Amino acid sequence: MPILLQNGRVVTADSDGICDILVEGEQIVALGRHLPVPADTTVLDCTGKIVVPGGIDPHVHLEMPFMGTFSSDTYETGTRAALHGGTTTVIDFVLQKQGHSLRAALEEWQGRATGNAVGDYSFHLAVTDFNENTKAEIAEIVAEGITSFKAFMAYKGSLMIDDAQLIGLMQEVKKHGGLVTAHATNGDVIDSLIAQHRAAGQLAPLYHYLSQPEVTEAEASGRFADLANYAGTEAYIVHMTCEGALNQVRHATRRNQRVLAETCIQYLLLDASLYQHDFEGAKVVMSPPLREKKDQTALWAGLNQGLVQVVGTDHCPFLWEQKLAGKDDFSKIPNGHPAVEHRMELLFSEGVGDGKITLQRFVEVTSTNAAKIFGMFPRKGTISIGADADLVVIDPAKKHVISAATHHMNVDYSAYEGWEVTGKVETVLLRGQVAVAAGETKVAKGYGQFIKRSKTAF
Ligand SMILES: NC(=O)NCCC(=O)O
Ligand SMILES: [Zn+2]
Ligand SMILES: [Zn+2]
Repeated sequence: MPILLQNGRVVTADSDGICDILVEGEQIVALGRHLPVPADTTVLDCTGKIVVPGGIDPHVHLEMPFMGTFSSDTYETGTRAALHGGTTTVIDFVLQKQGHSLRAALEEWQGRATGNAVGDYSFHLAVTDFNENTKAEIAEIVAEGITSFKAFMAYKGSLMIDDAQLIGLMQEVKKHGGLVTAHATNGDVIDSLIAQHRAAGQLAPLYHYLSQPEVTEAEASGRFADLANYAGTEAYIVHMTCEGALNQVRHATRRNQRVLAETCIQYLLLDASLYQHDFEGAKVVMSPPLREKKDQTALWAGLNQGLVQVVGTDHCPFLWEQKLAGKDDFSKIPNGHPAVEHRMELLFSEGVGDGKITLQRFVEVTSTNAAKIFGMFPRKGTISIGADADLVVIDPAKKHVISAATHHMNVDYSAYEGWEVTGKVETVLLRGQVAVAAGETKVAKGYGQFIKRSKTAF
C-alpha cells in the first residue's frame, strides 16, 4: 500500500523545503507539492515536522566478542534500538581472529545477523592478521559488497596489526577499489602506560584515560595518514576524539590528500571529567577515551570546516555486571558505551538546536556522507526518486528525557541519563515500511537486510 508523507519540511544535504513524498514498495516514487493521493494510500500528515533521510551509523559493534565477553546488544536489539532513534542502517565490524581467515570471521558475523536484524546493516572487515592468505581473500570480500576494511593500530595481541601489515593492507585494498579505515592510536605506547599505572597501583577508571593521552592518538593518526599518502590510498579515521588528531587531517589536506574523519556523538558531548567519579567512570571507559572541552570545540569546528565528515557512535554496550570485571583493575573494564539509539536526537538537540551546526550539516554527518563514503549513495543517504524510502520524521519541538528505563538498547545504564533533549524521532520508515511509530516497533526481527555496497568513494 502506498504511503504519502504530506507537507513536511524535507531536508537533504542539498535541499530544504516543504514537500510531499510518495512511497510505493520499498522506494520513493514521487516528490513535490500537493501530490495527488492514489487510491488506498496511507497519508502521514507531517505538517510542522522535519523529514530527513534515514540515519546511517557506520560504527557499531553488535554482539562482538571483546575483552573476554560479548557486547550486549544483539543484531535484533541493536538494530531495533537504532531504528527508534532514526538510524535505519548500521555498519558493524567483522573481526578476523588472528591465525584464522577473513571468510571464517565473515561467516561468524553473518550467522549472528542473518534473520535477526530488524534494521538494515552492512559490514566492514577488520583485518587483524594481514598475511599472504588474508591478502588473497580481499578481492572476493570486495566483490561481495564489503568494500571497507579496518586496521586496529592498538589492542596488541588480539586486534593490532603492525605498520608492515598496515602498508600491505593499504596496497592490496587499493588494488580492489576499497577503503582502509583505522582505529588510529599508538598501541605500544598505550600498553606501556597501562603497565606503568598498574605497577604503581593506579587502578581506577581514571587511569584508563591517563593511559591514552592525546599524543597516542595524534601520532597514530598522522602515521596512518602518512602511510596512506605513500600508498596513494584514501584513508578514513574512525572515532576521532581530539584536536591533535584533527590537526593531522588538516595537515594532510595541505598536501591535497584525502583523509576522511569520523567522530562519535560522545566525543562532542561528554568529557573526561566523568572519569573522576570513582568506578562510575567505567560507564564511559572506551577507546579512545573522552577528552577535554577544547577537543569538543575543535571537533564541532571540524564538522563545519568539512574536515570531519561523519558522526557515528562506536556503539559497544556492556551491562554494568560486565563492566564490573574491571572493578579492581581499569585494564579489565570492557571498552565501549551505548549510544546508537540517541545519536540523531542528541546531535539534533545539542548541535542544530544549540546553533553549532545547520540542519543540512546534520543530514550530511548523520547520513549522506556515510552513504557516499561507504558506497551506498544514492540508494541510502538521501531523499530522491528511486532511493530507498528510509525516512525519519522528527518533531522538532518535542522535549523528552533520555533514560535507561525507557531506551531500547540492551544495557542497564545510559551515559546520558536524565538529559532533556529537544526534538523527537516520531516516525521512521525503512524501505517503504513504517518501522517505528509513536514509540512502537512496527517491523519484525528479520526485516533488516544486508546492504551490499559499491566501491564508490566520497
Ligand atoms: N571503542 C571501544 O571502546 N570499544 C570498541 C572497540 C573499538 O572500536 O575500539
Ligand atoms: Zn576502535
Ligand atoms: Zn569501534
